[in-house]
Amino acid sequence: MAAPARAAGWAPALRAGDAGARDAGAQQDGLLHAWARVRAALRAESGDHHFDAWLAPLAFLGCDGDTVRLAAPSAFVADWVGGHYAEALRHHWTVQRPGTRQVTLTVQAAAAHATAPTIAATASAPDTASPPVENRYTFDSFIVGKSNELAYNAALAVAEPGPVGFNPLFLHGTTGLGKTHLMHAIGNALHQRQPDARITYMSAERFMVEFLAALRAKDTIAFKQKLRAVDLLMIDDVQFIAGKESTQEEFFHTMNEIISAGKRLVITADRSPQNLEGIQERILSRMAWGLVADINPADYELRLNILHAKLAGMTQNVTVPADVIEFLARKITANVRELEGALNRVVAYAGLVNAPVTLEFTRETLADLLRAHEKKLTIDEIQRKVAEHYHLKLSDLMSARRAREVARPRQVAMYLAKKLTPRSLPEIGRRFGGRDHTTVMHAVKRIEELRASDREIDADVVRLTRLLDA
Ligand SMILES: Nc1ncnc2c1ncn2[C@@H]1O[C@H](COP(=O)(O)OP(=O)(O)OP(=O)(O)O)[C@@H](O)[C@H]1O
Repeated sequence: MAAPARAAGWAPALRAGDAGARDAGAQQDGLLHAWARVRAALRAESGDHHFDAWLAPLAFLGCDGDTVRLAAPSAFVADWVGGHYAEALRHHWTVQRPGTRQVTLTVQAAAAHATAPTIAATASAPDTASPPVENRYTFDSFIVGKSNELAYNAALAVAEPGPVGFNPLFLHGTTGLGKTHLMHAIGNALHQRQPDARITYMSAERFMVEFLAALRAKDTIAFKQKLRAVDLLMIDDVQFIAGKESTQEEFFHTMNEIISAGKRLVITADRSPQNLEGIQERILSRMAWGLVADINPADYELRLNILHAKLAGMTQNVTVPADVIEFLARKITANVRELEGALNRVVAYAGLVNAPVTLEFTRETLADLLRAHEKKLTIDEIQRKVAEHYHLKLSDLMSARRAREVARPRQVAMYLAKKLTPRSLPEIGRRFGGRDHTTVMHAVKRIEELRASDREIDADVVRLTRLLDA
């Protein structure tokens, strides 16, 4: 079977490089359907967010006897999946294919093996000795703005060879703002500069799981040695060990050993050390000794720059006009992962249905996402903005006057009220001086026609929509 391409987050279930699979026989078809069902069950169980981040990139390689073979695009993903989903994967495969005893996870070399960093994947993946470079997560592909420049510069410094002026680096910020990206960028850059550097990335949860397993097996020495023999240790999501006393004990000693040996330590969390509850004071103060850098939500300019960069890196041949990029940057504000996902979805869908990407198309494609972000736009606001735009009095819009200079803006306002609010036609009619719903219907139809034939009206509608931030 052909080596699977890395599946993007939005890729349909059986999409990932399945040229070989399409040609294969019925048995292979059955396995691919089983894989699709496993994926569906995992998505339902873990939620879209986690599924898209970690499970969607997995590719199905095949089955050998009682073993199902999967591939992850990077050691990062393999580690995370190994730590969080190994049991769920085995369970769902056993349901779909009762003879299954184990599921193995290989890091699939997508490109140049020669430059692969030895980022130690701590998943029980059999073939992670030589993982590929994770192309996406580098300093070059990280777009810098005011909200993340401290974190970015600090991360760059950690990746420099020689002594670092601070240790550890503690990165914090809410979900999807680039903490993992920066960690991976450090790993990649350090490897470039110092190919023999030993680099370990681990989620705090994985740290706990491995530590407890070592405790049970009465073999904590090997665990300690493995972690302390690295040049760079990166621990993700440290908030996870809150309240876990014995794990914190071990974590504290690991931190101390790494720092006093002059090795690099990078820690991330979803909040600052002073807001981390349930973490021992001595760990918090150790963390605060180093550099604490926050990543804040990206501002509009940074969101625009990120979208342009993501677009430039896409392989699909789809044109995304500037007004769509601006619309996405205005609408999706809290989380870069979601912003990127929205762009991916629009581009993927346009390619699938062979349609040009327009604002209208984008709104439709992202309707569910946009609803979640919607601020409640009122008919009052629309009327105010339209009156202002056409230099009319608000009362003119409500009046019975039929002169074109009043009637047309009124129709535009009704049209916008229908398109941008969930209000019904009768309700909109009532709010425009007690008009009938058929009047509103006519207005909507008329403006739709005019938008196609009259550039000035169309530009008015676009401008007003933007002013209304809708
Ligand atoms: N400044 C940026 N430039 C380019 N891409 C970014 C930037 N910030 C975030 N991203 C992208 O957003 C996505 C989410 O980032 P990442 O996984 O690093 O977030 P995180 O902060 O680690 O989130 P979580 O806490 O949920 O793990 C990634 O695809 C990443 O490449």
